[in-house]
Amino acid sequence: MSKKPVRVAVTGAAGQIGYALLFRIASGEMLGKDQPVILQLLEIPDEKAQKALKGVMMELDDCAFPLLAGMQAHSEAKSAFKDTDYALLVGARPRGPGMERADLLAANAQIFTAQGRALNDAASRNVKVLVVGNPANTNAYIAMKSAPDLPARNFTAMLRLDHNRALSQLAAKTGKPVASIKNLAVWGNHSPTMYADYRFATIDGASVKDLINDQVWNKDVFLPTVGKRGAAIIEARGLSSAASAANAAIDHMRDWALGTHGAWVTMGVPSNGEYGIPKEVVFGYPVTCSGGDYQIVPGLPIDAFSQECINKTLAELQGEQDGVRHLL
Ligand SMILES: NC(=O)c1ccc[n+]([C@@H]2O[C@H](COP(=O)([O-])OP(=O)(O)OC[C@H]3O[C@@H](n4cnc5c(N)ncnc54)[C@H](O)[C@@H]3O)[C@@H](O)[C@H]2O)c1
Ligand SMILES: O=C(O)C[C@H](O)C(=O)O
Repeated sequence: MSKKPVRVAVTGAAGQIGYALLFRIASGEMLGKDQPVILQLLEIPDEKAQKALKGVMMELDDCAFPLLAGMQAHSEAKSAFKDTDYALLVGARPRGPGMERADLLAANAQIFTAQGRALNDAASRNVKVLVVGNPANTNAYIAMKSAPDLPARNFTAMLRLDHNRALSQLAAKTGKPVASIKNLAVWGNHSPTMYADYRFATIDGASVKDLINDQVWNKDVFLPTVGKRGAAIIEARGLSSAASAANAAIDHMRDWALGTHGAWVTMGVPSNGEYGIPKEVVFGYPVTCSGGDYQIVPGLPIDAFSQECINKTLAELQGEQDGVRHLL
């Protein structure tokens, strides 16, 4: 018997990430090739944006996806989030050349108070929320704090792009396939301060740290390359990453919903004090997923260099949180 359709809300649906994301959700890449979906698409109440959204929906129609059980265009968050099982909060201003993430905080924070409240009022009580719009961790924190009736752990931020970028750099450095790398962790903020940590990573059972054996490369090449990759893409494309961001969003939601079968992935999730991170800070952690839930990988030793990196990214996140306290 075929499965009951689930509702997937996507904000910023006519934007660049939306265009790279919706077709993959509708084709079953996110929730499985046997899971019908209803897309609830939100764009700003602006004639041009709504018209562009209609165009995207025409193209979705033209794909004749067997799993697309329905779709709606919305210009208001509460109706877009009605009964939704999944919410991908993409809609927000992106960085342009020369902009820092902090510049986005003021511009985007208010979107997430309004959308958190709308989720609180209208979404399924089990809704799984992924915040992609930057600054993603702090926006997820704002949405979570604005939705007190929903479980805090259902609000997550996207660190998966950093995780995938780090995997790709490690594959290039070691000359091994991306798929052979296990147990990578990324800690902290989705920003240049994130700490991609390959101390526990293995390839065919061998330690990646031992294979590379180069702390100078780690500190001076690997971490800056992964951390500044978003800016490098903006510099090269004149636009912020879109297809790779959509791909990471698919990976994040798929793994959360369908499980990782023991593999580690990175998610930005509200802390419960794990690894000394204050409660409620939405922090990148290594997690495993099963049964539609995630578990932070416990008990990893944190050496002095790692602690310094974790402290730095935490301090940045706490600074961002202080900057939005008046909105909560
Ligand atoms: N977390 C990550 O790894 C990651 C990666 C890439 C991009 N991003 C971020 O994702 C966001 C979207 O990027 P993009 O390239 O798709 O931008 P874009 O400008 O192409 O599209 C954003 C869309 O959101 C819409 N929008 C704005 N405010 C909205 C609101 N309140 N409700 C609904 N829709 C709204 C806009 O009309 C626009 O169509 C940016 O903030 C960007 O920085 C995050
Ligand atoms: O860096 C940005 O502003 C876009 C995005 O967060 C990215 O990492 O590519």
